[in-house]
Amino acid sequence: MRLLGWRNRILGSARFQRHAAENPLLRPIARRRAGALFDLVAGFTYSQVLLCTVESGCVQRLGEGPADADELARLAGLSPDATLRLLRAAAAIGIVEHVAGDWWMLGRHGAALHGNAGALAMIRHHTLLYADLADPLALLRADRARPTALSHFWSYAGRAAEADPQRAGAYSQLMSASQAPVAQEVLAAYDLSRHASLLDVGGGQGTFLEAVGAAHPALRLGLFDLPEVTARLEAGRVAVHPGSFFEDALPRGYDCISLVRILHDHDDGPALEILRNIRAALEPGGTLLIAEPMADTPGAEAMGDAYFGFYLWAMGQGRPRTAKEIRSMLRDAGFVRSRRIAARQPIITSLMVAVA
Ligand SMILES: C[S@@+](CC[C@H](N)C(=O)[O-])C[C@H]1O[C@@H](n2cnc3c(N)ncnc32)[C@H](O)[C@@H]1O
Repeated sequence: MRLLGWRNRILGSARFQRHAAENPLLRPIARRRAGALFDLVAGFTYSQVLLCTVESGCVQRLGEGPADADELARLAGLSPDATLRLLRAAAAIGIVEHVAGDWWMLGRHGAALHGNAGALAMIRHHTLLYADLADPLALLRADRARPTALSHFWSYAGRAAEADPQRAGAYSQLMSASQAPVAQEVLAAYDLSRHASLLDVGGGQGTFLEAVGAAHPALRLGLFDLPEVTARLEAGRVAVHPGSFFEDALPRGYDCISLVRILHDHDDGPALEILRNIRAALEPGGTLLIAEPMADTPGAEAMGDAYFGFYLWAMGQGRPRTAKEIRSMLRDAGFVRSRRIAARQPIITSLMVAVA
């Protein structure tokens, strides 16, 4: 602690900052640190620029090829001045690129985003999060006791959770749109062919199981979710089990159960209840596969505690957990062993395998 205090006094001193800026060896580091700090200060503005490029249709249009500023202005319903302000801002953060004259193309980030339906859906969805974060200190002070835009959207969240097919449809669609990269990560990291059957708990619209089924045609598949969600599913290869993991026993007879982006949605008590329910449904030796973004993930720390920490607080329940915290809960739920397995893109998901 004393060492950190000393470091912070040095970094905060105007004399040291002047010295770092003047010293040719320290200057590149000083510039990088100043840039990173500026990005923290300005991050909300960058996100709003990004939102404008998506909501106006510019990203989608430029995904089809170059366009001139007049066409983009018509599409966005903006004056020439406002369009130019937006395009230059978007170019500065890598969403678009100025090519020549009045012509624009996608930039590096824009090109990656254009084909990513899940990211585009999340950018639009974030308008709810930003509404809840308009006064972030008030949100913290409310201690999750007040309804929020996000608790309304996730109808199973918050104190007055009640069945609402329309809201369940909206969140299920968002989850389905952002599921493909998660399924890819899971399939690349864990070989499901060692199992005969898989039950996806909180499986939503079945998008994860669709990807699993395509990769493992012999696997018997089941999906468990709230009745208002499973009512939207069509009959097919997947056995559908409506119910609540807080009120109903999970179906038995599956040798593997998956929990994809579920556990972090729940506070510790309810999360432990879900794990105990799963443990009771598995025979000894059965497997639980947990896939979700985790806190304290090396290289993706901000995604865990800063993004998901605040997102889930605004939603009214849940928290991102470290792998160590999840392993400790698994032990408490009666699993005999667990291990984290490496994912290629931990910013999308981390993975944990537990044995009953
Ligand atoms: C964040 S979504 C994740 C959906 C899906 N696993 C995915 O990754 O796309 C959480 C899911 O848990 C389901 N869920 C919430 N509370 C539940 C409960 N008490 N019992 C069963 N499912 C529940 C929701 O309906 C929703 O489909």
